[in-house]
Amino acid sequence: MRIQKLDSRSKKNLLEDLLKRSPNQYGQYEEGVAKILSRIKEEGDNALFAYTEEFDHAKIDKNNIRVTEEEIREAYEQIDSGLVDIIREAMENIRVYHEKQKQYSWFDSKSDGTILGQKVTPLQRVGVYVPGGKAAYPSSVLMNVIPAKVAGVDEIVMTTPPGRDGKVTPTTLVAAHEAGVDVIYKAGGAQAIGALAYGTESIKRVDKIVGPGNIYVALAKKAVYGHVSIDAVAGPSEILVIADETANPRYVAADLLSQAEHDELASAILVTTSETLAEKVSEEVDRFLETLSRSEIIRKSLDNYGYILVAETMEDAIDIANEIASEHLEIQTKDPYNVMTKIRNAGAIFIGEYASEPLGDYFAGPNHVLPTNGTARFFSPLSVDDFIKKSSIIGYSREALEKIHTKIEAFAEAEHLTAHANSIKVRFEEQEG
Ligand SMILES: NC(=O)c1ccc[n+]([C@@H]2O[C@H](COP(=O)([O-])OP(=O)(O)OC[C@H]3O[C@@H](n4cnc5c(N)ncnc54)[C@H](O)[C@@H]3O)[C@@H](O)[C@H]2O)c1
Ligand SMILES: N[C@H](CO)Cc1c[nH]c[nH+]1
Ligand SMILES: [Zn+2]
Repeated sequence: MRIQKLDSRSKKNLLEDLLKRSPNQYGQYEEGVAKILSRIKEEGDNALFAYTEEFDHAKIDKNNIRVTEEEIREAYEQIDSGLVDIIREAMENIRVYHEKQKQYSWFDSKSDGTILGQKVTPLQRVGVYVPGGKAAYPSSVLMNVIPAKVAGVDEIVMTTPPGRDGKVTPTTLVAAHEAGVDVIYKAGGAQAIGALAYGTESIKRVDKIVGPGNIYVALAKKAVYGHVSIDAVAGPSEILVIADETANPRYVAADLLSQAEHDELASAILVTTSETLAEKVSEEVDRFLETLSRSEIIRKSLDNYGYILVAETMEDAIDIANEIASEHLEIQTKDPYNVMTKIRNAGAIFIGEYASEPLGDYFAGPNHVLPTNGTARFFSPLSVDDFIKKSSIIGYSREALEKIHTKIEAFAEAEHLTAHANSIKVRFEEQEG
């Protein structure tokens, strides 16, 4: 990996490079995605099946688009029962963490009969996109579905791309069944997002689409926003490690590579105050690359978006981390909790050398669907909040309204909205008349 001093020039280059990963930069894909979406809107299933054949090389039609109970049974037979137990344990950790996010309706009442409150209602029908192009993501099934379940969503439908044989990876099916998905459709990419947003003969439209995916998925979600709601756009994975001379270079290298293997567009950045660590991490990266199965993807991702930056001070390292606002931020320094208090922008913060990023991807409990591309400046991890909506409650008695009615009338008249003023006035005209 390239090692550079963190100065204003390298910082500018890095930020410009990272910007290239933004879905907003992908003009060349945008047109294709728009075409896919418009064909899905107009032609429904026919377009969906044609695109599945073109991009996933799978023959899908109305008779096999929906995963059957038989396919789920087969999936259980194909995977190790030990893995089912691991999925169940991970699910429990994720459930317990997300239960703490649950919000409840509340009502405040006063003796004059005023009741103000907030009613929390789960969304009715949610579509979960589970990526499945370059890798299968049963862990993403759990991360999307469990918060929806905790929120109390009525119906959860899932789409994921089929393999060339028209089947979905067994582990993904088992995770979906364990988590309680209601229906699973074999559809991927922008065409699946279009089907969830507009509906087709086979797929009923949903109220919200959540879940990560590649550039086609991310752009499609952005484009259908408004027809349906979406969660934050979670794109190609990112990791930024802040480390000092106390960090273990082997651990740091391994963690950087863990995210680079997701995608050629993934980014892996180390910012360190130690030149020695920088050198050692670079060597460890090369050593690991000899053995890792996805080295081709990793090399491309590191060539494009892999950086080792040597900062003069920890404050400089923290500043650049805040500016990049990485999806994952690891802190491997002698006082990681102190550094953590100075972090403003990051999707998930991993503290200390034993909180390696994949712990969060699979098992610890917090959600791994996180804001990418600097959007951690204003977006949060996927959570139970994504699956609820709130309604305000206002209840007033005559006594309560009488105390303030002239103030509302005056306010409405100041806006020249006399019908508003009248709707208050009319309730008191007998007494005053
Ligand atoms: N941020 C997160 O929480 C998170 C979690 C898991 C995965 N990810 C990211 O999700 C992404 C998964 O990507 P993936 O590709 O493996 O799976 P994917 O399911 O997102 O994409 C595969 C689909 O892309 C479509 N596609 C492929 N080539 C196309 C083309 N030329 N034109 C139009 N459509 C095309 C196909 O329809 C295919 O079904 C990776 O970038 C990974 O880093 C992010
Ligand atoms: N690191 C990914 C989010 O960027 C999530 C994931 C799933 N499986 C492995 N990793
Ligand atoms: Zn990962």
